[in-house]
Amino acid sequence: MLKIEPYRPQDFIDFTKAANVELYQDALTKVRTELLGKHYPLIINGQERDTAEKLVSTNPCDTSERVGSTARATIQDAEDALNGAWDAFKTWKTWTMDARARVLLKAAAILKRKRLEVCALMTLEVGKNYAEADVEVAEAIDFLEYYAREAMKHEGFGAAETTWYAGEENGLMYLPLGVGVSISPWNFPCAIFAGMLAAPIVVGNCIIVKPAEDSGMIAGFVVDILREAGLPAGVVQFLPGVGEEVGDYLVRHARTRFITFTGSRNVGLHINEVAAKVVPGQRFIKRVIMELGGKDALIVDETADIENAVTAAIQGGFGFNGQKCSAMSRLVVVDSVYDEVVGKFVERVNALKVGTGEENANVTAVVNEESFEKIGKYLEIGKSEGKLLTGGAAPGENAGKKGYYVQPTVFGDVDAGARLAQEEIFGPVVSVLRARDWAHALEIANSTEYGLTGGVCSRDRARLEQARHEFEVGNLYFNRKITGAIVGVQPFGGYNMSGTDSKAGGPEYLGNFMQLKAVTERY
Ligand SMILES: NC(=O)c1ccc[n+]([C@@H]2O[C@H](COP(=O)([O-])OP(=O)(O)OC[C@H]3O[C@@H](n4cnc5c(N)ncnc54)[C@H](O)[C@@H]3O)[C@@H](O)[C@H]2O)c1
Ligand SMILES: N[C@@H](CCC=O)C(=O)O
Repeated sequence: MLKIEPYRPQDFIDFTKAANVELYQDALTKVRTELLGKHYPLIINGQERDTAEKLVSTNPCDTSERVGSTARATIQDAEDALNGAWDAFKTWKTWTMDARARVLLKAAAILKRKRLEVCALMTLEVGKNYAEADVEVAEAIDFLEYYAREAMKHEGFGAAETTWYAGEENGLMYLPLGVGVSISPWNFPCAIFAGMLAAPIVVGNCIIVKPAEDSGMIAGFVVDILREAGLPAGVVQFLPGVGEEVGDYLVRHARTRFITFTGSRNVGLHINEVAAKVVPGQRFIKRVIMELGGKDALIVDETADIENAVTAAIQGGFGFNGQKCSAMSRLVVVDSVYDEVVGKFVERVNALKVGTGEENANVTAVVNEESFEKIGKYLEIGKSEGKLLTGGAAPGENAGKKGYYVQPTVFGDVDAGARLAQEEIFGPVVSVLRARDWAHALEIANSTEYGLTGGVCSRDRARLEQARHEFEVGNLYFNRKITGAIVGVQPFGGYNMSGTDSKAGGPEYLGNFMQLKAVTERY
């Protein structure tokens, strides 16, 4: 095991300091000068490969601006990537955990040096403001550092357990699975993309990475860092493409050993169903790791620190425009403090600055036209399901804007069974629900099919202890926002329809990508 300092999460950059704002703006200038319009080809077996068709990245905050492009993989490219990865696996699986960990540690060091550059690219490609981008790149660095250290705990024979019994030596070994595919979302295009490849490869697997169509450039940037860090050819096959095409092809393929997917509920359930079907030539049960959507609730009871609760609601509800699986899309308030909480909350929502990521606005444009239209439909649904307290401008009312801007919106007195309280909207839209009392609030919070994040603002210790056991979410927070899990501190993942609870950034996560072998020798 390498002698390195213990894992510690990255600190975040403080953008209340003018000097840091200036550094970020310098990075934006650098990215505009050096990366704007860049094209990222496929990387298969270490070789660049271009395609006839391309996937274009557009700035959501200014849709007239083309940020860059990636190749658009074909089925043949996917087939070549899969075969090449299995070839690379023959050697990569023989590397020690330490040796593989060094690649991740080197990549983390490079990413640290390029931190603001990646942030600036993220601002342009998906519209994140400074803090949201920086927190995410910090998380990507953390994933690399954390998984490198965790992997080294699983080295060699007996790493899991060695016992002597009846004159026999018995040991457990951790082994990689083989070749998998990682299909990732656009909303954490650096951290989740990096984490979903780093964990499988550091324990000896090879992987085909299929980033989201809206964030291929950032993915290409990360893959370039891995190559600079010395990752051998074929261990990571970079395959930007259309999910329904090459993603689907690889999910169904007989030689795909595992699938790690992060994305929407419906796509995830489809993949889970298709992956379960055994196809000719398949000799294993595909392992599927899923992290899906959420409809996350923050409860505020009558004992809460109201100012703190409102701050938690603003941060959790509108961070990155609510485009987080962890976002607080439901605010559940006990009746006796409902008017006070909602009044303060709406006041704070109205103070949110709407603008571009470059302007470092609180709320920027949502990622693409499809999302923009989908949210617009929910705004109309909301007007019949609740009381519009602020925002709610239909997309047409934002005409003349350069990007996909949705006004921060709050609907009050939404019924727990309403579509607005059950379905993931994935935008700057919060539903406020009125609870009779604490017990009713907890019942409401648990009333969706999801189980990702949740929170309670209360000073009643007994209630917090009850929530610890009865609030059905994978990540539960008390008296703070319900987003922003830190790698190695708050392992992230939910259950029910939010996923298979893989707990990214936790000590159990690498286990998703390994299998155990028991070996016994009689002396
Ligand atoms: N639980 C988590 O940790 C987590 C984290 C981030 C995002 N998410 C969820 O992801 C969603 C937003 O991301 P998105 O819009 O990229 O999700 P999405 O499901 O639309 O796409 C995710 C990925 O799946 C691919 N894909 C789409 N259809 C496919 C198919 N038929 N076969 C194979 N691949 C296919 C896409 O190309 C993309 O790479 C939200 O629902 C959010 O809650 C969850
Ligand atoms: N891990 C992130 C959410 C990722 C999903 O979009 C958080 O904890 O806020």
